[in-house]
Amino acid sequence: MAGRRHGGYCDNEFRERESEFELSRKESEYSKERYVRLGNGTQEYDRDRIRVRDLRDRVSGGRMGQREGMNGGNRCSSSRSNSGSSSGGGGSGGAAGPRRCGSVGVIVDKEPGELSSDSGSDGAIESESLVSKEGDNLSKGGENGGIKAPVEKKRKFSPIVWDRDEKAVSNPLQIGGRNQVLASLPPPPMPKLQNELPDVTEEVTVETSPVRGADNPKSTSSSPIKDPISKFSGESESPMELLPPMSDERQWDKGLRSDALEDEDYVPTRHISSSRWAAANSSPVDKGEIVEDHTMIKRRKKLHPLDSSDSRLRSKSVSPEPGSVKREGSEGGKGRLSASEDPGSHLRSSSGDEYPNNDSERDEEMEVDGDSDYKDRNMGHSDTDSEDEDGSQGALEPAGPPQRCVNMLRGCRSVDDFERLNRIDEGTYGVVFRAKDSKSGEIVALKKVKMEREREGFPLTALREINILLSLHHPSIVDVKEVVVGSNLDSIYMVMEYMEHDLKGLMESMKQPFSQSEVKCLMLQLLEGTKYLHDNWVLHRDLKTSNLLLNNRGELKICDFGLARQYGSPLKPYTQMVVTLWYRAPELLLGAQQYSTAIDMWSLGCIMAEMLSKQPLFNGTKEYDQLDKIFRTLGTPNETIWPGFAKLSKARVNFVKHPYNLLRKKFPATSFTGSPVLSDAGFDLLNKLLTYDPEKRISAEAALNHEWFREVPLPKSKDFMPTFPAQHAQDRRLRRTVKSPDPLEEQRRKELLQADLGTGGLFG
Ligand SMILES: Nc1ncnc2c1ncn2[C@@H]1O[C@H](COP(=O)(O)OP(=O)(O)OP(=O)(O)O)[C@@H](O)[C@H]1O
Repeated sequence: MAGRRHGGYCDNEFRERESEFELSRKESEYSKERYVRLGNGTQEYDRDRIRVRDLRDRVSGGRMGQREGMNGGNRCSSSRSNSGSSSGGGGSGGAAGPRRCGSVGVIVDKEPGELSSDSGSDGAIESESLVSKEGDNLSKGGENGGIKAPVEKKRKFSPIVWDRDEKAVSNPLQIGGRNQVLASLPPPPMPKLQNELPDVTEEVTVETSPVRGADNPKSTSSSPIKDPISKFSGESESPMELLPPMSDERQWDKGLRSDALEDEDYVPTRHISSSRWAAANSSPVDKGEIVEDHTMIKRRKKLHPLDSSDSRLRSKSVSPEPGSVKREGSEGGKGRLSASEDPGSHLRSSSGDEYPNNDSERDEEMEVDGDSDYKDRNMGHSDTDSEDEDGSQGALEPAGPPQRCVNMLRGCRSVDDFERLNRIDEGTYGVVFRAKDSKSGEIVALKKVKMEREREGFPLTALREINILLSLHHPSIVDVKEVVVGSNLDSIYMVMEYMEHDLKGLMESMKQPFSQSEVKCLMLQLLEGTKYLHDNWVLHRDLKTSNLLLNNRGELKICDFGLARQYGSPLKPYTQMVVTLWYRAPELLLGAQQYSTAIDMWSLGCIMAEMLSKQPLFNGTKEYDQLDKIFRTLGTPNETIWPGFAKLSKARVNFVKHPYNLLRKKFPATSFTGSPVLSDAGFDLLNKLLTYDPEKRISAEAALNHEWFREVPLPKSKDFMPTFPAQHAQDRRLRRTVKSPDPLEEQRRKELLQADLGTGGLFG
């Protein structure tokens, strides 16, 4: 039964995957209207389902391949500007950069609580002068001279540029001018999807797939983000292949197809799912993007008829020898999925060969972002396509059993292989347990995906998180080792490295705040992780202290990617309902729908301040209160310091004018009152992180190069970071609720629900 359901699901998914190439703006717009019109949960579910498929594409697409070179775009220009100002202590630096940095060299930071001998000229109170400095920081044309206008700052090579641009193009063969643009872009790697497409006429193996690349995130020839699929055995062990079938598949499918048929004549061109697979080693003009594009479309055309009966074909096209099918980028996970490891016999027995042709469909099933693209891509498939190419279908020989599906299941362990020790915490989307791997004895964290809204299908947030975390590999990003399933295939668990603490809980239990050198150590790691995300076009969108994990080796890791998404340039409207209120950037609070990495940087500013003081910097209870708290501390922004501020939808409110920036009062250079002290350089960094204008806000890269990290006290080595009693025996949620109830939790839940269900949705 499960197998049948699964199989049916896969059929649909495969069709949807094919339809991905049939995207159109029309569809997207139609879809939006449709959801607005219908505005009910079912339709939202449909959209989520669509997103899921896009999510899959984009994440599993080894998106990082060509990005390194791209990061010199807007953020980098901004970064350079900021960096130059801060590290150089001159130039047109950021907030009071030139002046303050000039004295940085003689500043000797004191640990919190200690008196500083270098009272310096900043003094403890600098209300007006600080305002002036802030004003300098925010309004000086010179210091932001390197920052281009918003449009110009967009990364030119974002895959999503293609995504957007091509939507306006109705025929890939007539894109004309776009060729020139695309010719300057890194060539799109063959989507992994292509490797699976049952096109017997074309080579399906792409040797240069960035997914196969090394771990070096800098390398344009190898994606820093490994193929999530590679975590699983065989050629198609996508984590998402483990997903239980959606309950209302038919309804969803039906709706999409009817939409798709309306845009049948539209032939999409390149979009992110294809472009990000560009062969990383190829030059931008190499191979020709358009040729690639056409080829892909051609393939899709051929493949469509296979939608409904593709298991044979897929097996054949991917590998003529069932069982020996090897998929690009899959080797990495082989060890994990070796037969000896296969504890999933119960899964096989319940499914086995009854899981046909689902792997490649599911490969396409998830996208981190895409918004309308989700709809486009998935609506694009049509039954018509399936019907018009019987010939090709017939030309393909029946293949063997759907090995990949079987492999996938073999590779997926059961949660029964873990001994549950205790519950650690429960978040909005998951319950986290401490557990022990019965085989290896390793202590891990198991995050069980909440299926409370199971009727709506597998939670989108979980799909995002699984895909992104399986794709990301960085010391400052929590490592997801594998995905395991419950015995009945009705629950999914992420197996993560276990971290003894989260920053929020830890700080609550600490009597003294972290010292400056400890904060530097933690901030460096946080910035490294954030830079890695941004370099890889991922916005975390929920950076906060409870999403920063610490272990007793002094390591900090970012977790909870449920709200994370890919972003591109030019930016698309996204929901503002992201980022927990206390850490939410002013542009979000003021209604900006287009935002970028700067929102994460603001969160980092709030986190840095919180680490120094052990208190949240802006602990508003509602959006307005949050803004008020920010304005009281940093001064009320205006068009001078933040061009475009007045145009933000929620900026029309007559906010009380707070003329002064009082941040320095909270973090003086010296203190006799126990306030956390911060050197000029440290304050400069904090000020730059908390810069109102997102265009001027410092980037992760620039922040990493900031002077503060080079002055004494130097960042503490991880090895010398203090250890804390393990909290694993405690339920962090319980502890937190008792000690520090989070007044935002309920609000956040509502917001997220609203965002999930709203027309804009999480993806705007
Ligand atoms: N790998 C891990 N090791 C130890 N504890 C973890 C791990 N991952 C998560 N936790 C704990 O579980 C909590 C909730 O995890 P997470 O934030 O991923 O869940 P969530 O449902 O997405 O939460 P949120 O409500 O913030 O969205 C974290 O704050 C942390 O305390």
